[in-house]
Parts: sequence; structure tokens; C-alpha cells
Amino acid sequence: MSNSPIRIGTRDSKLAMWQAHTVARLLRIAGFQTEIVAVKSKGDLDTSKPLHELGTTGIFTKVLDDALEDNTVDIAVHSLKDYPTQPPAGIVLSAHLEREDPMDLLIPSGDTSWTDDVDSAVTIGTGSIRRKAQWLHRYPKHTTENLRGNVQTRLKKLEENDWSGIIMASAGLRRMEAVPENAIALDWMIPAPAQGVIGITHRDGDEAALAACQKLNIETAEITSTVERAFLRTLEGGCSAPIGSLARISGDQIFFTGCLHSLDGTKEVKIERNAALSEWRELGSRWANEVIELGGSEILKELK
Ligand SMILES: NCc1[nH]cc(CCC(=O)O)c1CC(=O)O
Repeated sequence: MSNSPIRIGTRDSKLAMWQAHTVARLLRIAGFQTEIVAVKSKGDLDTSKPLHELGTTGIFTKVLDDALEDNTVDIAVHSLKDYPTQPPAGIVLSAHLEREDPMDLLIPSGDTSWTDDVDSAVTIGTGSIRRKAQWLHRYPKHTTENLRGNVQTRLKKLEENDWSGIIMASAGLRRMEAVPENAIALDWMIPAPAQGVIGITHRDGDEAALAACQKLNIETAEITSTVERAFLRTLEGGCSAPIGSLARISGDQIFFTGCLHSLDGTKEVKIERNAALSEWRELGSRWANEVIELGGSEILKELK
């Protein structure tokens, strides 16, 4: 093995840096030397627009694909939910780390008596079409406002605005040790595919990087993420849609919930399934096709 350090590519947000340092620590434990290379991404630079307006996918991740292609880094660390379901040619998704809590949280600004009252008129901040659609499906009389930016920025925007609350991934807040005391777990909201999972990519053909990634891979995270992302890939076909999916392994079974909504939340197709774990490579696309047949095709047609 060569002694040159593994160059770890990451975005430069606080959360991304935390994730990169976690990967560096795990690699050092496995006997590798490491070096962190931080880059800025288009998604971080423009927080004025909702994410889906900045282009379909890869807005946070393209700079890291480029850094791998230019050979300025050896591996790249991603929040897997932000990474395209189809990596560019020449780039391989080669490790999935242990999953953090996959669920979303509501961070209320104050009184929360309205959560049991679907007729209340409240405003919720979220930049995600998935969260917006699921929220409006449950609370049709509510309004949502665009909310973007990193973890710290979003918590600040909650203070500055006249909103009843904002929705955020539990995983990012936990990693930053910034879960507000009044946070409420949204156990009914289906998270984004692979939410809470850190993924690592490398250049196809780089055997040293592949060997390093393989040492870090957690199989249960790989299987659940692959099922959830195959569901997404089959349904969205390259354009962004309000899609949620969550897979869990229990014994030799895999349990799955997946959903597709119209943007305004009025339409919903949601399925709950289980299957033998051994079939995991086929399950995501199989279950996506079931959603398409159960009315998903109409929702997708409207989205385009
Ligand atoms: N799209 C932003 C993003 N990408 C990854 C996380 C943290 C959760 C995770 O690692 O999956 C977040 C924040 C959020 O959605 O609130």
C-alpha cells in the first residue's frame, strides 16, 4: 500500500465538514492516512431559491464529482440523500456509513396546540417539495414558505420569521448536537430516500480508494439506501418529485414505506410492503412500479 494520504473531498458547510472528519477518523482507525479537501458548491452559494429550481439533482454534489474527475481528491463524502441516484460515468458509490436517525423533525417556534387541529391556519418553513407536499396532505389549510440554507441558517430564519415552525432532518441536527429541546418527531412523515446516510464515492478504477471505502461500508445501510434510492430512481426518471421512502431490516425481512404526492399535497399514493431481504436488489424498482400503477403515473404526468 502506498503511504500517500487519502484525499477526502467535502463541501465546506459545518455539517459536511463534520461528516468528512467522521470519515477521516474511521479511515485512520482502519490504518489509512488522510487529508481533507473542502470545496464550495452551487447549492450552498445560492440559498434564495427552493432546491428544485436550481436544477434537478446534484446541485450540492457536482463539485465533488468534478474534484474526483480532476484527480484533486481520492474519495468524496456526501449526504447520500443529496446525491443523484445515477452517479456520473466513471464515479462509483462505494461506501454507506451507519445510518443516523432517518426521520424529520418539526421545530416549533412556540405553542404547538395547533398540531392536533387540522383546521388551524399556520405557516411552516421548508425548502423541500417532499416535506411541503406531505405537510399539506396532512394539513390542507396550512401555508408553507421557502426555507433554505445550512442547519445554522435555518434555525436563525425560524427566529426571524413569523412561522409556527420549520421542518428539518433529525440527522443533521443530531450530528451538529443542535436538536432543539422542543423538537417534535414527525413519525408520520416519510423521509427522503437515504436520509441520514453518509455515502462515499471514488473514481472507477482507483483500487486503493475502493479498498478504503470497502472497509467503511455498512451492509444494512447499503441495502436500505439502495432499495430507497432505486424506488426514487424508477419513479422520478430524472426530474424531481415529492417522493419519500424508508426501508428497515428486521431478521430476514425488509419492511418498506414509499410515497408519491402531487406538489399541492392533494393527491397521494403510499404503499407499505415487506419482502425477503435476499431480494433487495429488485425491490426498489418493483415497489416504484406498484406506485405507478396505483395512480402514480397521473401524479408524475402532472409534475412534468
Ligand atoms: N438537503 C439538505 C440536507 N442534506 C442532508 C441533510 C442532513 C440529513 C441527512 O444527512 O440526510 C440536510 C438537512 C435537512 O434536510 O434538514
